[in-house]
Amino acid sequence: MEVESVSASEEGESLIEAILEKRSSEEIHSKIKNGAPLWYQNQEGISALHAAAYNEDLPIIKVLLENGAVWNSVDDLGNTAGDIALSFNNEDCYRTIRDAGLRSEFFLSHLSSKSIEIDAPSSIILRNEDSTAAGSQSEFLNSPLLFTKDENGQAICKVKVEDEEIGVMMGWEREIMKQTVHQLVEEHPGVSSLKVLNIGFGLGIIDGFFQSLSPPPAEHFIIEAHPDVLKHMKEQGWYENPGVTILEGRWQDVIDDERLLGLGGLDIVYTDTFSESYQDLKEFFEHLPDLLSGPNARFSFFNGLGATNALFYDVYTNLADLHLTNLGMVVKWSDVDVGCDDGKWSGTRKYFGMRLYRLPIAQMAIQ
Ligand SMILES: C[S@@+](CC[C@H](N)C(=O)[O-])C[C@H]1O[C@@H](n2cnc3c(N)ncnc32)[C@H](O)[C@@H]1O
Repeated sequence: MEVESVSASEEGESLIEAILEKRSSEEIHSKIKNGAPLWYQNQEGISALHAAAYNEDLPIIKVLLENGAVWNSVDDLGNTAGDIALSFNNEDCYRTIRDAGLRSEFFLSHLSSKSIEIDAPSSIILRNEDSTAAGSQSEFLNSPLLFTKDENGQAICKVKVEDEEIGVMMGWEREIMKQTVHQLVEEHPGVSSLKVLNIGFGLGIIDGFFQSLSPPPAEHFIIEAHPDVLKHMKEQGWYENPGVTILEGRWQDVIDDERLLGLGGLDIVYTDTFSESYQDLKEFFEHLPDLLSGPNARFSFFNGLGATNALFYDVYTNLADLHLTNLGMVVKWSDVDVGCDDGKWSGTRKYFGMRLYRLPIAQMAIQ
């Protein structure tokens, strides 16, 4: 066994070296054909795919991916091969790696929705090792939340995870929520009597924007699961707001509530939950054809998964687009500049590292 892993690491090193030294493609192909391990990462975390990305060598990138190279392995600096291609502005190399990731995640997500057991530790959407309140719903729903303001006066709702504080919702997302509402209602033919559903109250930012529309929605449903958020909503008088109905519980448990289904279709649906995975979001997408009133209805969601890494964010964004398209929807994407001021995290875990937030607006395609 030991002998085997020594030779695997020797072969892995030798392949990386051959790529970095730009040896002949025959030599590199022969090493791959002879079984050099493509998963191997050297002491700096560099894999053969990273090496090919450093060389901007598109043919070798393609051969590596076709032979099973891991598209999302991260080196010691936190970079994937895709990030390296992006840093060289090499669109072809970047897209080739991104599309391989997208195909792989799409396929794995399909298998997982069919409850087929798969062992794919390299999948970003299937990896669910986080059993803390940040990654486990039951843990989150049993953890106390703190509604407070940071030193800059920014409102925060946070949860403590072991020794770390994580923002469930933070005031800096206000611009995203504002732009989302703007695009959800802009020139909407039903704007004078909207039927709106929002999932996840958090700090109530998006619900506040919906309520300040003129006129406010005729029907405004909010689904919220966390007992501390529900208590906060009561204290703030949300239960008494005319036209507002609060459905207490997880969306998974209340999405079939008669009060919602009895409306005959919603004009606007938004979802932004916490401690849920991409698979949960995809499961929510599947309810949309039943929830939306028709082709004029609009849907958006907080597009934040994978947003600590440019490649992962791009893969998640495109994966969501593919899954919504498969449901017969068309998605328009626009960018919201959220800046890169690290002060906005106020000591909490940074969960969004991109300068540009990619805002989705989806509608059922007209048949
Ligand atoms: C990020 S916050 C939403 C922030 C909100 N968009 C705003 O503008 O303030 C997420 C909210 O979703 C709630 N939540 C998490 N999982 C949920 C679920 N499965 N069903 C309903 N609500 C959920 C959390 O308790 C939290 O209040």
